[in-house]
Amino acid sequence: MRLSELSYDAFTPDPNIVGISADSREIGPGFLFAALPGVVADGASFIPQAEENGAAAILAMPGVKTSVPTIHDANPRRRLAQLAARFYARQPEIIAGITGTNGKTSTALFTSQIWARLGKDAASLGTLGAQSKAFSRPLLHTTPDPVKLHETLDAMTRLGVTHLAMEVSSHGLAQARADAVEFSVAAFTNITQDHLDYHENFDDYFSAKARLFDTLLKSSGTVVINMDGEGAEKISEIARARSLPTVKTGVNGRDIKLLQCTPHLNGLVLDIEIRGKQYNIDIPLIGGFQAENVLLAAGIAIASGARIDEVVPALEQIKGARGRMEQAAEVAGAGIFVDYAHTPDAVATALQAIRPHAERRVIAIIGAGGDRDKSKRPLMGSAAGEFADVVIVTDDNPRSEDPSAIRADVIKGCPDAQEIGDREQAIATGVAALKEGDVLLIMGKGHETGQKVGENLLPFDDTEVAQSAVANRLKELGR
Ligand SMILES: CC(=O)N[C@H]1[C@@H](OP(=O)(O)OP(=O)(O)OC[C@H]2O[C@@H](n3ccc(=O)[nH]c3=O)[C@H](O)[C@@H]2O)O[C@H](CO)[C@@H](O)[C@@H]1O[C@H](C)C(=O)N[C@@H](C)C(=O)N[C@H](CCC(=O)O)C(=O)O
Ligand SMILES: Nc1ncnc2c1ncn2[C@@H]1O[C@H](COP(=O)(O)OP(=O)(O)OP(=O)(O)O)[C@@H](O)[C@H]1O
Ligand SMILES: N[C@H](CCC[C@H](N)C(=O)O)C(=O)O
Ligand SMILES: [Mg+2]
Repeated sequence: MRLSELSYDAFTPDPNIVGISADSREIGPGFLFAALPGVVADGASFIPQAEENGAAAILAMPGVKTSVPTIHDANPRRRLAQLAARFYARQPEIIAGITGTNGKTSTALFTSQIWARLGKDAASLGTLGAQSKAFSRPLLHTTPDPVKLHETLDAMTRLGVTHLAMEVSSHGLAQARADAVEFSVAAFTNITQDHLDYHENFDDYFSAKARLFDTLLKSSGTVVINMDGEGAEKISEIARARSLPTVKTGVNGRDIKLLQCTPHLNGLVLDIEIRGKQYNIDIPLIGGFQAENVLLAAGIAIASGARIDEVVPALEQIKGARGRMEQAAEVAGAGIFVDYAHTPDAVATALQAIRPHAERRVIAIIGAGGDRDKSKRPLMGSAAGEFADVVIVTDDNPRSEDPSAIRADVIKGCPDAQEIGDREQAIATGVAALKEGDVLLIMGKGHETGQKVGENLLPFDDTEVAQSAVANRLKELGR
């Protein structure tokens, strides 16, 4: 595609653009290089390298000097998103964006499962990668950079996907990664503390999330809100200010109202009311909070045109996301669950949700990630201290930080916790302590298959480690 066609600007010469990247190391002959100012580096300093690699055009901030045809734009991130959308032309007909601190992955997956039950060619995109019936690809980020994102949207649309439920992270929103995605539905789970290492303060974090509703959602779109989540009222105000229709879900909802949620051993019974009619459904998911995600997903399906009488039966078929309140094993009459809680609210929510499954003690294993919001660590610790009977603090992706310093931050919130840095040993200790009626909840890594230590990603899977700890315990008992 010619540069002029791609950018809607006149260029002489007008090179043919064969690819786009914001990373000079990926530039080949005929590529457009987007020189973006970043947190660590200034992309403009890599322009010579990009030109040496054959860049045919550059996107840069006004005033940046180059030797090839250049698009100057004061908002190069948004412009990159627009260029990527034009270069990779196709997007699914219906795209629902889902944002919030906790519950995005679960809601996205549930939405695509509901659509699939209704016979739609549906996909989800986010922390677990991009997946549909005919399409599966892992992704580095929850919301990928615009080039990867639009290449993925184009590829899945070519394979027939018409309905996409997509997670939109606050980093993705702040960095305009999804600025050219055509969202016809925008959904909100909740907002509580996370990522205050990146966003200056909570208001900035909220404003990043709010972009999905006040800027990215089409003016013909619909806003779907979990009214039981923190921040719901503010999102309602944005919808009101833009005169956008809303679907409100939850105990405090209006369109899909949760009357009662009764957890049982293998799931949840929900009494709900939709537009004046009552339904009683049994969903096979552990954790009362999942009711919020399921109803939000139902709201998204309805907002995108599905019929209520089709959506309700589909809810009973929903399958949980890998590593979210997932039972990994059982030993000595005690259940072992793996969960992805990595924020203070999620730790509190997950521990409260597992309580009805314990006749005796709840034992919690937690850690906090390195190179992430430091201020959330003691809050995660105190949530664990408050809602578990026994807490073991361990490592969870220390990345470039000293793991013992991270543990010390967490332990500030739960001074009675046992500290076992080695995660395998921590899990083995938790498993060894289990007695009949106890529950062990291993939090923070969920579906992850690695432990990031420095620059190394060491293989680590909580579910597998828990299962082998159980096998060892049984072996010791001679069974
Ligand atoms: C804080 C953050 O989000 N940073 C992301 C961002 O980095 P940046 O813009 O600051 O990049 P930089 O390193 O300063 O470099 C500036 C520019 O120079 C370019 N460069 C750099 C080196 C070089 O040799 N040549 C070159 O061209 C880079 O490609 C970049 O365009 O853009 C990079 C390229 O796309 C991302 O890899 C990087 O993700 C970092 C690694 C990251 O860890 N991000 C996480 C926190 C994240 O985005 N998480 C959210 C989910 C969070 C959640 O909800 O839980 C996600 O959506 O995944
Ligand atoms: N509606 C909810 N309210 C509170 N906590 C929740 C909710 N849904 C999920 N959680 C907690 O958050 C964890 C992560 O869930 P999920 O992966 O769906 O969230 P996410 O928003 O995609 O997270 P990430 O920011 O990592 O992408 C779960 O394992 C659970 O502990
Ligand atoms: N999307 C989240 C995942 C955190 C998972 C946890 N295991 C950690 O490493 O902190 C983040 O990148 O902050
Ligand atoms: Mg996610």
